[in-house]
Amino acid sequence: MKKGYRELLDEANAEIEVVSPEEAAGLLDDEDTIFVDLRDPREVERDGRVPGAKHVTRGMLEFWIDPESPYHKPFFASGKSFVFFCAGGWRSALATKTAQDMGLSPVKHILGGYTAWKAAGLPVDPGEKK
Ligand SMILES: O=S(=O)([O-])[S-]
Repeated sequence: MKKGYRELLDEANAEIEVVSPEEAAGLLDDEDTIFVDLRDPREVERDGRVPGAKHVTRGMLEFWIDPESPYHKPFFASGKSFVFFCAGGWRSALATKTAQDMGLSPVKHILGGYTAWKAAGLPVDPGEKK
């Protein structure tokens, strides 16, 4: 590997803002903060969701953020703050770095992701765990 996942994660985490699940939970009712769930649809269905979070597949992220893109989603141009998360904090680290590089600001991600969120007993809309 020219650059492995660990190096990519280290580089991303050195440049982005990381918050604990508890810190992020303090923003849940903040109307100026949008939570962005980057997990795959099957994970969301199975494991549940953070109430009010927008689901964005990582594959479409750049195209939803960029206002020039035909796939742009206006909530990304709302001027609000963004809290990204995935299941464990890896995908969200890379996605947050990409979003930040694109100019989305402010954006941060949740350390340990949805797994840590649930383990901390924070609010969830339950999934259909099979
Ligand atoms: O990307 S991940 O931390 O959810 S495996």
